Amino acid sequence: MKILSAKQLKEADEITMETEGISSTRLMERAASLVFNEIHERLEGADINIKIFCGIGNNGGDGLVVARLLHKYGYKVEVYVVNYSDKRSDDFLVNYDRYKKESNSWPELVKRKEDFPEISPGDFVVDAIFGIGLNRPAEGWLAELLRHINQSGAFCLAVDMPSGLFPDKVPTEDAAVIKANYTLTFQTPKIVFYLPETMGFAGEVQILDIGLDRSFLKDVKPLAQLIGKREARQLYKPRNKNTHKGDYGHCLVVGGSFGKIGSISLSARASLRAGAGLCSIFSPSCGYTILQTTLPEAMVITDEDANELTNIETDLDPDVICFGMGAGRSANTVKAFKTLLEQTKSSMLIDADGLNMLSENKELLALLPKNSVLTPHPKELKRLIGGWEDDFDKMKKIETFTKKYKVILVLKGAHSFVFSGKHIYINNSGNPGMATAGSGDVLSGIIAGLMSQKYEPLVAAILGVYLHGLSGDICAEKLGCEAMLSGDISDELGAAFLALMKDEKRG
Ligand SMILES: NC(=O)C1=CN([C@@H]2O[C@H](COP(=O)(O)OP(=O)(O)OC[C@H]3O[C@@H](n4cnc5c(N)ncnc54)[C@H](O)[C@@H]3O)[C@@H](O)[C@H]2O)[C@@H](O)CC1
Ligand SMILES: Nc1ncnc2c1ncn2[C@@H]1O[C@H](COP(=O)(O)OP(=O)(O)O)[C@@H](O)[C@H]1O
Ligand SMILES: [K+]
Repeated sequence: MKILSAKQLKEADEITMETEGISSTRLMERAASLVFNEIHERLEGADINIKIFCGIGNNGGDGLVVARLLHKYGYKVEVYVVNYSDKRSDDFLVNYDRYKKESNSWPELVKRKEDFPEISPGDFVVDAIFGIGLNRPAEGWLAELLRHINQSGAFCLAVDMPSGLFPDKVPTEDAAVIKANYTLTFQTPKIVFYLPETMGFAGEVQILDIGLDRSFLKDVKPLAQLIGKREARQLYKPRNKNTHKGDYGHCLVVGGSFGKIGSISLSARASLRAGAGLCSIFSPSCGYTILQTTLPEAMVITDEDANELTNIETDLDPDVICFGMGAGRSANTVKAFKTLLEQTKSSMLIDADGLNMLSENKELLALLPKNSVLTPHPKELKRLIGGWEDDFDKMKKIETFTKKYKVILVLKGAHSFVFSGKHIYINNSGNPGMATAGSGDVLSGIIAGLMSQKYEPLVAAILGVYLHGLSGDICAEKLGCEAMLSGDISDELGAAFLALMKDEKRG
């Protein structure tokens, strides 16, 4: 699903009104009615106090439509107009009058601190103060109101965006921003819902299709793509019957050092679970017995050194080399890595210490085969590209880096981002149970396993990240977040492939 900027969304609104010949008031009614439906479906007429805070722009207009409909269905609604300026939008005014007329009541005006209502933890708050129109931080009593709502402990549902959160900028640390439990957002998700610095404000996000112009949405170049099941499924290539293991490629996993052989075992196992036809592992010789015992499906070749990689020589011709997990970064290993980079004809995936060696020996970056996949977590990224001001600056710097070295970069996190140099893909599967030792090793194995099956490196990265998260979600359902191990994530890959292709039950 495309993620658009506020500007593009406003353009989509305009084009929709023009092509459908509908007014902005009608469009607002359509959008806000969907918000009402979602609330009504969940509350089922519950006898609770609903407090709706409406700004004086179109987000406030949405809030007034929701208020009117809730009132009509017999809910206990109190409406507060947050009067931060006199410039009320036309559609706000239309809906302000309709609310007053149909409910036979006047919303309360909030103009200063003394006007703040008491909010109990049992209340249900609807935040319709600011949407995508926020263009400066909330200040003075307005900022205090946002904090007052946050401190109430009440459940807070944000309409379109949590108020105080910019659609395209990170707020300063002391800025007042609504911390919503749930956000119902219009048409497309906003990028700030997925960035580490801002994702905490939106809570759970649900996207409402308000029917904006299809052809505009199809043609517009997005800020990023959100990868869910529908998108991932389109990338999957089913197998032909008339094939053999050679058709699914040979994955060579290279890494490990004394005490860290488990990491390559995890990656190798994941590459086979992801479908690699063959898997070989190259490790220091201390890994031999461990690997042959823990993973009989893989072939093992060892370095002449017992404890670290010193000379990565094989007569294999693998389709992909998955390099770096547990490798350490001794001078000998750096030398061996350099020679491997100079000589290899295979595609490469670089993870963990492989990335750290690149950071400490920047001249190696120029040796990376084109379209190599790099899979840093944020600390490894910092070593690789240097620091950044905020998440937007970080994305720009990654874009420059991927273009310069012609690589694909997977930035791991609660939502992992895949950067191709041209586009950004944001993963929407996974859960905090995946924050467990070795989870990244499993990811590198999955992506390499897909690359060995001749998925394009970019496709392998996007699909691999999605499947890794989906396996994690299946694990979390069975074991809970605390108990799951990274090996469990690997072992649920089969269930993840099956779930990927299974249709959801309708209704
Ligand atoms: N046809 C449309 O344009 C539709 C718009 N919709 C709603 O409209 C919203 C956008 O509405 P608006 O563009 O009116 O913007 P908002 O309602 O988000 O904000 C209202 C106005 O407040 C002012 N403002 C911004 N930051 C401020 C601050 N810190 N302190 C004081 N004033 C500030 C700005 O001038 C801004 O235009 C969307 O988020 C969505 O909820 C929906 O009804 C769908 C259709
Ligand atoms: N809260 C979370 N939600 C979803 N995925 C997560 C979360 N925390 C971690 N992950 C995923 O788990 C993996 C952790 O990788 P990494 O930090 O390299 O772990 P390790 O070094 O232990 O292998 C990444 O793929 C990351 O996206
Ligand atoms: K809002």
